[in-house]
Amino acid sequence: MPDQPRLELHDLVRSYAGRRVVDGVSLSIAPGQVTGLLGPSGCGKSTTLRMIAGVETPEGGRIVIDGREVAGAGANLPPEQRSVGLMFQDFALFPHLSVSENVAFGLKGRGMGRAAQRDRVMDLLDRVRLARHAAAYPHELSGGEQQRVALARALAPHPRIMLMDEPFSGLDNRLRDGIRDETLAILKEEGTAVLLVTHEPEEAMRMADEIALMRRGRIVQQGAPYNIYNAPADRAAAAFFSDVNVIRARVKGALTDTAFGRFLAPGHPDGAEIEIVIRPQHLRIDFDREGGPRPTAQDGTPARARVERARFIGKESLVEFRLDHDGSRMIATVPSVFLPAAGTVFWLTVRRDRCHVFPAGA
Ligand SMILES: Nc1ncnc2c1ncn2[C@@H]1O[C@H](COP(=O)(O)OP(=O)(O)OP(=O)(O)O)[C@@H](O)[C@H]1O
Repeated sequence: MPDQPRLELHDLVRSYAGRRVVDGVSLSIAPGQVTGLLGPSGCGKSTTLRMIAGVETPEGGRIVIDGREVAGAGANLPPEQRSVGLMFQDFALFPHLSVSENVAFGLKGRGMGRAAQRDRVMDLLDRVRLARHAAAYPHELSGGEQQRVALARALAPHPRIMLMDEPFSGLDNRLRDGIRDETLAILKEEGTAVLLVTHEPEEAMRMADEIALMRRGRIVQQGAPYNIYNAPADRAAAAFFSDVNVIRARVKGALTDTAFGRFLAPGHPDGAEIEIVIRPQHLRIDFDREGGPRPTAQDGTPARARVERARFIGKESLVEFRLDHDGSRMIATVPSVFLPAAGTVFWLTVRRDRCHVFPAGA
């Protein structure tokens, strides 16, 4: 059955001290797919992962691997029978075993002949580019190399599912991108389904085919990274990925007036307070010439604003403005170096197609 999900979670529940930290999580991952379980600290990501691994028992719901229930009302398989590979931040290689012995460790007791074991170990070490370090000990390797041994060790027994909990957070920035890409390439070659737990949106967007955004024990949105970024379910989902500007307004006749002209607010009742959310890169900045740019149907009305502060933050510049209209603060990001002096007047326009309208306080 090519379409059968590798991993299915159905309505998983788990509480600690009477508090539900995982509150009805459902999820499905296809073979070869990488799903990023993304959310703020304490939202229940690791608890979900531990239930899949089998080191924690769900109090409700079911876990199914390749069509077979491994946890639920009728089953509770021990971790070693679930065909799950694990990779954590503190991945602890065995210090007294060589690199190849570390990788071979996961193959013990699987009825594999010595030659077949050696072939599998050497094949994996080749693929993580560590074959020449096969006889070295973990303390002789760099952090990135140790991480690659941990990956080879976790993959050795051909797990159906790889569970990764912030596996790259112990590595320094420069190493991290390279190791992430390599790891992903190898996982894809192996066809393993991956659940990657992270609280870093960038890591999830870089690695995952699909992101499940988790908050307070629940999955609030799930989909391709592009869709989650560009069509957030609510204000908090938008704000999780970047700074956001929020314009508060009240609805009258499915419309609302703002410093940027009228916005449509279909579906929001008269008198309701709404929030218009826009990312900093979707503000357009124009110089203060001839009374500013003309309003257009697409972009609405420009609003006059003064620079409060501008900083260069690497790839882009971050400029903070105050709107003349009501003194509210807006931030814009501009590619490369753009550092206007405080007090300089500009006109800001919001890209209407990139604005998201939500009920206030949702
Ligand atoms: N064994 C435990 N006993 C009591 N409370 C726990 C236990 N494990 C987790 N919790 C609580 O459950 C909540 C969810 O924890 P969990 O580790 O799943 O979150 P997380 O999203 O993985 O967070 P982080 O990104 O910080 O690791 C937290 O409030 C945590 O304090």
